[in-house]
Amino acid sequence: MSLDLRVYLVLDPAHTGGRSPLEVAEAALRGGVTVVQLRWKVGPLREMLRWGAALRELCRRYRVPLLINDRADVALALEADGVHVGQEDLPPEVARRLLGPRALIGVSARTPEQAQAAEAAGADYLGTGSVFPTGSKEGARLIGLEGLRTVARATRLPVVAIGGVNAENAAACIQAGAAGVAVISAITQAPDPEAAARALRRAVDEALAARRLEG
Ligand SMILES: Cc1ncc(COP(=O)(O)OP(=O)(O)O)c(N)n1
Ligand SMILES: Cc1nc(C(=O)O)sc1CCOP(=O)(O)O
Ligand SMILES: [Mg+2]
Repeated sequence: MSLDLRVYLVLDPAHTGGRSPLEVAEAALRGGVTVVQLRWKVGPLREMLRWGAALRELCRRYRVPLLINDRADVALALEADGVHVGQEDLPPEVARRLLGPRALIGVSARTPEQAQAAEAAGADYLGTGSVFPTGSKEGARLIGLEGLRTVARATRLPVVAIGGVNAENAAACIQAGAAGVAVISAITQAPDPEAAARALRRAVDEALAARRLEG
């Protein structure tokens, strides 16, 4: 499946404000998210598999890729489109070996060195942050827009900006070189996740169009 990183939903069932993750995901898909990642950090693996199977069907209906955070075994079991791994997770070359050449593999990279290593290991895109302060990930390290720009300049891979991104600051991420934005709370904690996704999509599309015009 092709990779359109414009608005990337990181769906963490611990951060949906008590609402059904599937309902939040469907609203976000109606609003125009272009990638979904299932991020499951607490709770039984079997529950992750049940949610993941339902989410896979939903994403297929919308023709949007589903990636699994951290777990290549779960991605394989669910026949998901790929996996997102961090610097302390399964190395991307191992994920590639397990999932094959068609899988989408994303890697978290905060520095030019990490970006270049991920590129050499066969990653398809980078997740770079935290660009802004975030309440959704303990211990996230702030790199700011300057850090994002430095990573984007150091790689040929598309970079998705993560950490505290919302419809107000998404354009700044695109101006700094990102291909798209990845969010948890801006969609999953919003009173209206569909409207929130639509606002993000509009902000990103406008910023990408402006960047193209600037040449
Ligand atoms: C798109 C995207 N970018 C970065 C991350 C963070 O991954 P990681 O550093 O492995 O942290 P966890 O999400 O696993 O806590 C991500 N999940 N998605
Ligand atoms: C999952 C994750 N990774 C980050 C990183 O910096 O690598 S920040 C983050 C949480 C993003 O959530 P929100 O959109 O609510 O800020
Ligand atoms: Mg991880």
